[in-house]
Amino acid sequence: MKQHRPRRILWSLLKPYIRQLAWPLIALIIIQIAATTLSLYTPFLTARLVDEGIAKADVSRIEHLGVIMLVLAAISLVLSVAATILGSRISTTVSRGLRREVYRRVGTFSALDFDRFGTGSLITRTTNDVNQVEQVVFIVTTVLVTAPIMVVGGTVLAIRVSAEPAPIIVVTAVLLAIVVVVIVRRMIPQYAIIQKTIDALNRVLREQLSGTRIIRAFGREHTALARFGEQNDTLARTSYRVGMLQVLLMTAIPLISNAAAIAVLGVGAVLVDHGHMQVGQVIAYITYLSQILAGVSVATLLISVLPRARISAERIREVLATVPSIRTRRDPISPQHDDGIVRFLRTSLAYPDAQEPVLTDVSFSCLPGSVTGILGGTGSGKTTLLALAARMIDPTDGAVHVNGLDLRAQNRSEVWTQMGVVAQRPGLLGGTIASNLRLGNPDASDAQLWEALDIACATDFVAADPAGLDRAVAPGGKNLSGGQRQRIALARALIRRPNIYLLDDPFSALDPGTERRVKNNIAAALPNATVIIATQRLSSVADADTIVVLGGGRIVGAGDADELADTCQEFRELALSQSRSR
Ligand SMILES: Nc1ncnc2c1ncn2[C@@H]1O[C@H](COP(=O)(O)OP(=O)(O)OP(=O)(O)O)[C@@H](O)[C@H]1O
Repeated sequence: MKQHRPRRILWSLLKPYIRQLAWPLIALIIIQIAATTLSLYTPFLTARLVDEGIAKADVSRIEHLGVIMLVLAAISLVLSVAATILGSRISTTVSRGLRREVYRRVGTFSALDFDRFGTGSLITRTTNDVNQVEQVVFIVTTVLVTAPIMVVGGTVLAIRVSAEPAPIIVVTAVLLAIVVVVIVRRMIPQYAIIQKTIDALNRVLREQLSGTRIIRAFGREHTALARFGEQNDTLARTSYRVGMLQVLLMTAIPLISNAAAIAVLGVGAVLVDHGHMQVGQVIAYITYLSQILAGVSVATLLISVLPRARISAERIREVLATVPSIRTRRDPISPQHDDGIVRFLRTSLAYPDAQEPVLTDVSFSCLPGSVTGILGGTGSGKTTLLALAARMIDPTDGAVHVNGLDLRAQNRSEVWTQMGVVAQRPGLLGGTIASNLRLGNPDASDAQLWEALDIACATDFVAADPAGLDRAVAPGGKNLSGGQRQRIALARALIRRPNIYLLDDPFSALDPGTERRVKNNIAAALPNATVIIATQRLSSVADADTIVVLGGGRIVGAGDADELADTCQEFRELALSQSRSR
């Protein structure tokens, strides 16, 4: 996306929708022109009603003009309703489109891109910021044509009635414009604070809702409340400040308008006295004045919401302009074969803004028909290594090859179809056991689901529930135990029967007996697969064909458990500390 100056960002965001909504927009403009012309014609009729009907006690004239005014008022009402409906349709179409664009773009983000914005901010941008833009589109579409016609047409018609009080109109309009600009300029910085505070509030709220149990367990409700309260207070304070400025605006506008009406009445009275104007014309003049000032007022309303929408547009554009840090090449290459070999070639990774690389110069291969254990203390880079193998992140140096080809050259979606992944946090979605398992393969039959559950030793607890595969799963799998969640995640990875398995601490919540049974099942069911298990528990990978030991971001040992016991100091220390703690 091109770089735009802040003022043009809103326009650049909306431009694509103008072509899409050309017809509703044209219809809206025509309706608005018709409605405004009618409303400008009404004071003219009022003047005639007073001067030709009431002043001369001509009842038939009063009736005649009264009926015309009634019909025009009815038509004007219908047109206004139609304009509002069209304006709503246009603004909601735009907001729906923007939400979809943001959602799609976020869907292409890598883990690092997510970290850059934070979930709370992405939610605010997709909802609140889009709403601000929707609001401004609604106001623009409903006043864009009306306001200038009312101001210009009203002024011309008023001058036609009498030129003498015209300076009052000019002075009032200029005064109004100055007051509005001064007040709105003070609002703009407050709007930026409001959007940022909503982000922060969302973040704090999400963190605290998902961590309620921990917060309670550690008796930290007060700290949590204080953090929430701080953001909540800032939001309330800033909104109050904006509210006060709005009150000032809403008071200043009628005050200036009424002062102008009184001035017109005064001048009008003198002119009527001297026979330069008729009473009806003074009434018409005041009506024109109120229409002109209404035009100025709606324009000011637009001016007061525009800055906030601009800030929101900039926040939406930031998301849309983010180039995902991981992308599939335009001309991805498919590997010649799918041997399932995963090879790290002098792979290094440093997270953005980190002082030290997490992994440095890591080289090893994981072969089909074998289990590779990645063993290391907490924070040693095991999860990062698996993320590299699944191309959730790209190495900062070196490469990762899968099926004999650099992952960066391949189509990511194609690579993923060949991988079964179990993340450290199993990540179950709200739905049922079956719907979670079918994420792995939407076409899997019930028999295939049970087969996968069998391998993951999950059949017992799923079958124990009368609903079986249709047992409800709460978002995050909150209604399941940690071990149950892990086994469902494992079964989900098995459903598609890929040839590469990336398992991040997949047995951490299982008792040793169940862990052994699951491992035996995997070995029997997947004799030709490439299985990589990252863990800090030696028992989980003690029987692996190869164990790669990580320490300080480098490989400090590789081999089977017996070889490592002889050659690797870190391995011996790990084994010793874990045998002691048992
Ligand atoms: N998204 C990230 N941004 C910045 N630093 C990160 C990110 N993810 C991980 N790290 C850092 O990288 C290091 C390795 O993390 P990683 O999760 O790979 O370790 P691990 O060996 O899997 O640890 P554990 O066994 O505790 O899960 C840690 O110091 C962590 O703070």
